[in-house]
Amino acid sequence: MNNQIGVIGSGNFGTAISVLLAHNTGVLLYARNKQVSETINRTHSHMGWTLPTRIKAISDLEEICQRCSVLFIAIPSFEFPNLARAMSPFLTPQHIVIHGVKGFALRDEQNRNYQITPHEGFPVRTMSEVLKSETNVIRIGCLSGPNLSKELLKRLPAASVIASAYDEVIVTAQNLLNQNKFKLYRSQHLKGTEIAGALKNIVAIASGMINGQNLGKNLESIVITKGLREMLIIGQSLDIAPDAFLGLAGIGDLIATSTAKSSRNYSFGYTIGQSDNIARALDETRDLVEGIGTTEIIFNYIRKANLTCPVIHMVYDVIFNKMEVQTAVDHIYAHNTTFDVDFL
Ligand SMILES: NC(=O)C1=CN([C@@H]2O[C@H](COP(=O)(O)OP(=O)(O)OC[C@H]3O[C@@H](n4cnc5c(N)ncnc54)[C@H](OP(=O)(O)O)[C@@H]3O)[C@@H](O)[C@H]2O)C=CC1
Ligand SMILES: O=C(CO)COP(=O)(O)O
Repeated sequence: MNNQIGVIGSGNFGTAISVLLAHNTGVLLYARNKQVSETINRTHSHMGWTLPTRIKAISDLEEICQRCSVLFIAIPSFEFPNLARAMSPFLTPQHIVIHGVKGFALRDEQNRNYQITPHEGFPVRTMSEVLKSETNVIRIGCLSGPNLSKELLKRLPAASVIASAYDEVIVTAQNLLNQNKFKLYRSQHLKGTEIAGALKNIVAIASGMINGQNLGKNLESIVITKGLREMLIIGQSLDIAPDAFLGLAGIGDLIATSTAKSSRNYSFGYTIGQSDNIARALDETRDLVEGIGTTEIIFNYIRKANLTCPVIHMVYDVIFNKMEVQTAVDHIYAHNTTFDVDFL
């Protein structure tokens, strides 16, 4: 192995991580499409961004695993189990693997209907759980925070969280990524950090819907605040400490994605809000919107777990029951108001 750091996934976030890493180290960036890696190496640019020459692209999964003992992964959650299985023969307990994925993988991948039997509990695996079950990697981490990739690629100031049960993972990530205007905070709450990153996408869709309909800043604030409450009570139901939800990877990322037009989850919700035409919004979306699958999974979970989550209910009804946004907003007003803060 050499001292290059591997990044798997050459989309928006993988490219942004590569550029941040290249400030401190050489980077091997894996693009599964050979033409893409050849173009990156020839032009030193990708998706319209000029890349530092310290980034070399590669399309051989075995080679990147052999050459890099530290690997970052940034691909869509629904592809993650396939990738983990493909990497498995090339990974060893010496590797450190850090993912930046904000979504879930179904426990039973055949069960695309997300049907959950009453005693099944949480129906999904986080990406660290996928890595643990599909590979023999031990030292696993999650990088999560308010990290809109376009802002990172423009080198605007940002910060993030590295969560892991292993100090080596945290220190390695901090040494590799810390730089002027980008800092990593540490967390021991790996699963909580992963869950917070996935759940905030649902709230970002809700906030986009509210703004697309011009329903005002008051309602936007209610949706974001009550959305955070729903993230926390889902966490509580899974015995997850609130810490992960209250820091940068929770409320920090929630603010970024629920207010930024450059968030794909927010802008998906915004498009729906503007047209109230879910079929068209789904049809027109070319970008990855992790929150759609997460909404379907989590809605089924909160129903079975008997949790009251009006914001998630609202998003579910608009996307999956084709309800108009104005009508779905009623979920937020359908409950007797009790204590404002009922979750701490
Ligand atoms: N963009 C952002 O601002 C941030 C995104 N994230 C999270 O990072 C994850 C990835 O998002 P993002 O980079 O934006 O998504 P993009 O859609 O921009 O890119 C996804 C990349 O993953 C690649 N890919 C898909 N499947 C595989 C596979 N099996 N093996 C190897 N490569 C694969 C795609 O390759 P191909 O082009 O060949 O299809 C593509 O390059 C998501 O979970 C997202 O929530 C986290 C923080 C910020
Ligand atoms: O998680 C993100 C920024 O932190 C990216 O959000 P989107 O996937 O909605 O673009």
